[in-house]
Amino acid sequence: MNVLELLSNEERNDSSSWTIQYSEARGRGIFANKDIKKGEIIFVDYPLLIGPRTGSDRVFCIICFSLNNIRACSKNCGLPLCSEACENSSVHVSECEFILSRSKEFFTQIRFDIIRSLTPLRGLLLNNKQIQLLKLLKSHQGLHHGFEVNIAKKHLRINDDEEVLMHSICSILDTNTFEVIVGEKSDDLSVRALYPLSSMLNHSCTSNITHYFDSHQKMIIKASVPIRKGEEICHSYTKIFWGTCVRQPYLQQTKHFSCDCSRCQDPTECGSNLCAINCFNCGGAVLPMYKPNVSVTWRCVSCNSVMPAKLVGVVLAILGSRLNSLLSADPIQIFKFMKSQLPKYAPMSNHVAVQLKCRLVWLLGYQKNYLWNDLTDELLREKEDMCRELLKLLEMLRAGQNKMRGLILYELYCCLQEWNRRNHQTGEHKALFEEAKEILKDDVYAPQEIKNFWVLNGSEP
Ligand SMILES: C[S@@+](CC[C@H](N)C(=O)[O-])C[C@H]1O[C@@H](n2cnc3c(N)ncnc32)[C@H](O)[C@@H]1O
Repeated sequence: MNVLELLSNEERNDSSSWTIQYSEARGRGIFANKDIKKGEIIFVDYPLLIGPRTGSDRVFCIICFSLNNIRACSKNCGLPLCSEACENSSVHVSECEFILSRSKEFFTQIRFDIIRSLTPLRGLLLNNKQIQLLKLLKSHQGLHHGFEVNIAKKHLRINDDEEVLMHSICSILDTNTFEVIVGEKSDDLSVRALYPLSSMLNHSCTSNITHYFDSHQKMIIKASVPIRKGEEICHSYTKIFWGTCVRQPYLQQTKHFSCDCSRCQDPTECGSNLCAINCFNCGGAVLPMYKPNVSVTWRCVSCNSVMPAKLVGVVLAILGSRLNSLLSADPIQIFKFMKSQLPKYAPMSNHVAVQLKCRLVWLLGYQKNYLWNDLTDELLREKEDMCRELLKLLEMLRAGQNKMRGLILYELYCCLQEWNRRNHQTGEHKALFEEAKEILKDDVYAPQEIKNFWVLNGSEP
């Protein structure tokens, strides 16, 4: 049996535009059977298994993912729910019965350790056909896969067969899982899910597709650029603005392969210089030279000197930790870091600066004290400039019509609307909205103004 044979007719889609093929280097992958146009839907996919992420630290209903009216399950399984309807849903009744029949204690309060091990526990409760399908998906061995099993075993009696199956489910989840945005954009709530067809998609750092979800967690895969017949259809397992120095270790540690795509082999990453750090010799840009199976060398493009690995490690660690703390900081703190500290270590092309710019674009106009009315002309200009820079960068990275482009186009449109409101005339904003609307059509994560447009025009978000 292969994956397609185990899917229902609806789940299998009309597969005339693609086929699953095998290669020695990458295993199974999806290839175009015909030329596919930019924006064309390639297939839709339904979740086989969905639930909280391992690091989940938000309290939300584990059935409908609502953030409102949350309370612990009245049967004392420790899981958060929002209503009687969710408590009585068939999915919850079976997981609740399982937890209660195996628990070593009563969970009268919401328990994060039960929430964090819920997704693989749900895997144990799949029917035979679903387990058969799940076991066809790729997984990798590694000590860091399956720590949820130990969390579950602390509180629940899990027998040996279940333990083996749960380990295997965790490894399959780690290799194939998709992050699913389930709330509104402002909530940023996400869960993880396994999609059987999309699990056949191999990775490229220059992906040719974009994906989005509807309100029922159905995933839609669309071409972000024209795809030629015979070309592999690839998804990016990493974030588009991560530099190679972040993508490579992430892919090696979590997905167990080294990417050899053209972006990874080009130290400048299509001229973006996302990994550039300052040369301590001459102040030029030091870039990483990745070659498959050879350790990376960081070399200055101006004076050609090699920067010692230890020094590179220190700079990357400083930048990485500042990025992590600043992602939840106030815009003023982010600007301060970008203007006074970052230039000591890296040029503004560095992916840390890019990710912080992205964060500022999401905050300015929406965060308390930084609402559109609160923004000074200077801050509004900064946001507009950052949107334009990020759009240019996406073009450099050949991202095509991907979701990030749609979201940034919309933010640029909002800046221009705001300039208009302040009596500065701008001409192009309608076209920006039209393009954003087209890219984000039917995406549950789209800004409300775009969703309102679909509702007014009879399309179901
Ligand atoms: C989600 S699966 C993709 C489908 C997989 N090839 C299969 O046969 O089921 C992810 C795994 O595929 C392999 N893979 C994906 N992209 C790759 C790439 N660009 N180069 C090498 N291996 C890749 C890795 O083993 C990775 O952990």
